[in-house]
Amino acid sequence: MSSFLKQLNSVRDIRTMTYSQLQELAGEIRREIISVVSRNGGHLAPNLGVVELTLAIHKVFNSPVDRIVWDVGHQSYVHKMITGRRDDFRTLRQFGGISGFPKPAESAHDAFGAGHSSTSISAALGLAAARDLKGESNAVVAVIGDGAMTGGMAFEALNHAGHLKKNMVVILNDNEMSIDHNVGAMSGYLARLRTDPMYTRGKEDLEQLLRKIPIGSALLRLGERLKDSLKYLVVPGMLFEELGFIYLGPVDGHDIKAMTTILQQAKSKKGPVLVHVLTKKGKGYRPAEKNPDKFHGVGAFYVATGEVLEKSDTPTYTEIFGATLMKLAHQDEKILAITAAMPSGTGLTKFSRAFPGRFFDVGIAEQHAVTLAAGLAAGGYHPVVAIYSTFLQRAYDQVLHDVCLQNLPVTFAIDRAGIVGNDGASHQGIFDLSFLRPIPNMVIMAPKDENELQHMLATAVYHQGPLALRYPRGSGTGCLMDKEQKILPIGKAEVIREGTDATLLAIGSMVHVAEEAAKILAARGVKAAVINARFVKPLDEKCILYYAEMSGKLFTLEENVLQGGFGSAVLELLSARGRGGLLTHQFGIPDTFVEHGSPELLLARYGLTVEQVVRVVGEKLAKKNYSGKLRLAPN
Ligand SMILES: Cc1ncc(C[n+]2csc(CCOP(=O)(O)OP(=O)(O)O)c2C)c(N)n1
Ligand SMILES: CC(=O)[C@@H](O)[C@H](O)COP(=O)(O)O
Ligand SMILES: [Mg+2]
Repeated sequence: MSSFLKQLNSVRDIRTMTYSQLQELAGEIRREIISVVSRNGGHLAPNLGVVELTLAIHKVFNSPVDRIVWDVGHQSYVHKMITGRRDDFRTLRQFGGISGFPKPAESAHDAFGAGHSSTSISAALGLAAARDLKGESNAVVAVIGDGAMTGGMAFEALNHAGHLKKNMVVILNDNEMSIDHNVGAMSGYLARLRTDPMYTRGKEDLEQLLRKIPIGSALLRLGERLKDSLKYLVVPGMLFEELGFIYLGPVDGHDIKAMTTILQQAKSKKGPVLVHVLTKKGKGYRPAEKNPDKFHGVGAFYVATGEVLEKSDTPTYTEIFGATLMKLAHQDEKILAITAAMPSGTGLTKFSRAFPGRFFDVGIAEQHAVTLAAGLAAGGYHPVVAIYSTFLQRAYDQVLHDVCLQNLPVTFAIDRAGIVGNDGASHQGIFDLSFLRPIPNMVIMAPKDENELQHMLATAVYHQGPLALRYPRGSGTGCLMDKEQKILPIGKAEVIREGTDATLLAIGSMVHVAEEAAKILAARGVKAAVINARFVKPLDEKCILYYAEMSGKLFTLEENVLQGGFGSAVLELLSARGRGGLLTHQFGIPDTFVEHGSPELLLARYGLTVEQVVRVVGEKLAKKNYSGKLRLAPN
């Protein structure tokens, strides 16, 4: 580690450093971030873009007394390094190491936890209101990106903050990028603020100019209105000003001195202030500057070339989803695709190019995405909302009230379902089965492999109601792919292996685990049936009851929390049919937030590996005095 960074004992040191020292420190921080992220993976480009901004913030504001709230929090690495986590930084995103997102439990400098987008202004306003209630005087700062600013919550919070008039500073980090290119009218407005000289003239100059416009008494009202109109034309940041914010900027986000000056100004103002900062995503690392989307979040890579280290030849579930949707869309023009700011993450980039008129990127606006889909469905189309499991949480009422209550044909292609790994607690997709299952009209399915995914997607887009299809992050199983997609019967499970000693009833990614476990059990003389449930809702009741009763021992396996999930659904079924006395065991995630770490490690931690399933099944079957076995004929 080089010198300034090494000597940094406390964040207070930032305040005494000269601008040229800070500039050198910025270079050292960049090198350290590139080095650690090249090994551990992480959000490289967002962090390289905010090095100088973060130093300027900590030069002006006195954290942790002053409260700094990072939106999404994927750009908080510099903040972490200079607020006491420099030496732990090499453990970034590793199990037991520091998180890739702000975590109050990790440091008092992390004023508010995050991971999901567009929460910072609400949280900062809450902190500001709490401060005032307590009669304290610290500053509160929200740092929000131009992508996060497209989220509805950000607008709700601006609206409320402009009304409450609390002292707070919102720093808008505008790099013209979300993960992919930023979209929407707000993005267009920011572009005009950046580039149109009329917008960027000194605000004081303009107000002086306006004051000089003579207004005779007869023309007073007209004159005032004319002034207002002129103000709209020429005052920078008028939109924010109208919402009750003082707008400052735009300022070069790589010029520490310029930012320090403007942040000091912002700090001294009364009421809410918005500082518009212009940064370059990926700044200082050529591959990331060239491809900020690829280096937004990246796995381990070669620093010299930017080439990603671990490349799998097996296509990902995401890729299979994207390719299949393209095929289906060629056959049926009613099929549309929607993403909330994740076209590449959800595999829709090719679709967006092939069918630009049938593709909607709504920005980071999951609620709007779902209700937009409901509207399109009501208008006669079949929209596919491609969304990460964790982000669908944002749109719960829209799924319930706008889609399911009206029984509209919308497919939810739920990517990143299950454990996602190093992004950690905010991003694990382990709740969707539980939160979707209680909603009437919803069909829920999960494929055992990528071949089944293509059939399920075909099934989904021809289903005349809401349907959720969940699949995991990363590579598929490498199975053979059928040439044509088949329509699967709704609510029908697949019997993969017969066996009378126990039944392993699995869903999605856990089917493969059940199959492997059954092979090992067979070698030990235990004959376990393996059922691929395919559907969480509706369950294949006949099949489940038959196999459960035949073996008398039913094991469910799912990559979801146990509370309210697949296993719960099966237990409800057994109880409703008076079969509550069978031996049952549920494999799944316990009632906890799953921290960051590699998926393999986390699955093992929660007992979801082949070996652990074999062990637990063996132990349960070895239990003496168990007499739950009943034999019924299938009907
Ligand atoms: C609710 C929600 N939806 C989607 C995401 C995924 N996501 C993370 S960062 C990001 C882009 C954020 O863009 P911006 O705020 O401009 O930050 P930048 O990366 O450009 O610094 C997106 C879409 C998320 N974290 N939360
Ligand atoms: C910060 C954020 O929410 C995204 O960048 C997320 O980390 C992407 O995850 P994937 O790597 O699974 O696409
Ligand atoms: Mg951005």
